[in-house]
Amino acid sequence: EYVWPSIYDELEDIMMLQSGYIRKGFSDAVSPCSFGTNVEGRQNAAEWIRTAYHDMATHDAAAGTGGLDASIMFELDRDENVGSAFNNTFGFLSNYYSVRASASDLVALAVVAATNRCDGPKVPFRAGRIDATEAGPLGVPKPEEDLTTHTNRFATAGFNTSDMIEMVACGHTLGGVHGVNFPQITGNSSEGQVSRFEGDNSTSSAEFDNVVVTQYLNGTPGNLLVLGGNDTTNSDKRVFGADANETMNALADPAVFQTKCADILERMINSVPSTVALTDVIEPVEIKPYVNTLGLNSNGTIDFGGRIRVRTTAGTGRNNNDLAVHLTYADRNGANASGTITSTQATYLGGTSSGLFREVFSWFEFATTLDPSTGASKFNVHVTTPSTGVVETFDNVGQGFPLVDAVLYQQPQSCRVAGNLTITAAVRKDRAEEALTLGLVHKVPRQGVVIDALEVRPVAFEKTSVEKSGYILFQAHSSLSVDSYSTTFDVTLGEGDAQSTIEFQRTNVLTDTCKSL
Ligand code: HEM
Repeated sequence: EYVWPSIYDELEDIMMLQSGYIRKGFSDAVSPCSFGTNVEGRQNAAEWIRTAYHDMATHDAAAGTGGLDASIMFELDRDENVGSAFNNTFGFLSNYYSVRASASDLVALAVVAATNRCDGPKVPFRAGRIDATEAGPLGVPKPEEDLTTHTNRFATAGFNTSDMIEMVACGHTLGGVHGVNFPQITGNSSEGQVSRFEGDNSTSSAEFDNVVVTQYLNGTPGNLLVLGGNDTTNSDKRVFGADANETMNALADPAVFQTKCADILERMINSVPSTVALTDVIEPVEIKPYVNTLGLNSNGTIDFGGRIRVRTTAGTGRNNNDLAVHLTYADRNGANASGTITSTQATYLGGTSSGLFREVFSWFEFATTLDPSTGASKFNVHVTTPSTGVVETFDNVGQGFPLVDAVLYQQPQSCRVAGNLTITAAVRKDRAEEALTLGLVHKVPRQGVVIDALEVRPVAFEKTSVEKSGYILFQAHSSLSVDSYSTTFDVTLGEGDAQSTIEFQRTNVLTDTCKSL
């Protein structure tokens, strides 16, 4: 069961906030399915799925090595990984990459998003993939290789003959063969030339459908890996026919195609090294709080503000036009505080966001002040349907949504002036002698690799002379290279069980002035 906060909240956001009031826009690059960032011949959705496959292809299931680990970003000088698709994919994904979203999880999510935006089946998404730090073994299938080589390669990765047929058919429903990459197959090496698997005059290649199957069974021209002029490179012909068409005949039923593709693509993205433990399937969170502000203000009280995201997808029984949200909270010692914190339904862009799989969410904004002498430790969220008076209470699996008030992040007192970062935190006096550390993530560029390495470098905070409302201000200073101007950090107070952490804060919201309190 979901408990807030989760280190996978960021990935859930990337999945669920595609458009509207708050948006991550991850699927922008695959909407519509044919979209190719206005580069002739390019189709981002196809590139994303091909990238995931090439990364996974060298998985060794028995040895527990390789698989979806983003090792492909180190393998782009190989002729088995020809084309700009991989760097284009990582170039886009790098916008979402962080300590909370590994490149390999993003590649997996890219398959889920591309399939969804191409009207394909829902591919369940699990998180937890760990990125490789170097290249893996060779062995991505090439079209000129024979069937035994391909069958063996898939078998090593844990896929039998019909799995192989399904995976290739499900991949080759999008995109095609590009002249710049395979002129020997298309017979035309010009920039932007593409021979789509499902035929050049059809919109089918921008739709997750089974035309690639029916056209193979009917002998309809289109796929140059089936009916290409040189039989040596007709790898789809050999693969599709590997079990005397038994699998392809089954895939000729559109519903079967969708079901089988959901299953085989899920298995493809879940082929990971044995050292990786994937999470449960990431499902949309019903009620998700976003605390944007919890810090001392100049009046000496604590500003507490943020948003509550309420799932209003069809079937939830919640109606965006008939909802109200308020919070109740407990003080530092766990005693219920009197009064409630009201919220206002957001209005910008309708106050709603939508995500993959037709998920819809309504947003409520709150901003209040708390008494620093009593503080806050947790809150509950109450969702009311005004027309009926029915109230649903969400208490985060019985424990309340936790708040940390022993250490407060003072964003207005933090700043970045060129490469000099200052982070200010307020520590409650009773804990002011404990260690306070800034865990700053540095982005370290790697030669020839689009995705930077991430290194957390701790910095000790220093006490300042400023005190207010029972808190003492501390500051941490660090230099940042240009690559790391937009990065993330944690602030950790104390050790062990008594540790209090403010997690995953972003530097990109900082101004160049550290205000005084
Ligand atoms: C025997 C195995 C396979 C071989 C030999 C093979 C071969 C190829 C070749 C030669 C291309 C043309 C690439 C280009 O010109 O840029 C291609 C494209 C593509 N492949 Fe495969 N493939 C195989 C399996 C798969 C699998 C399992 C998937 C995914 C599930 C997949 C997904 C794609 C996609 C989406 C494209 C289109 C890329 C684009 O239009 O940019 N392939 N494949």
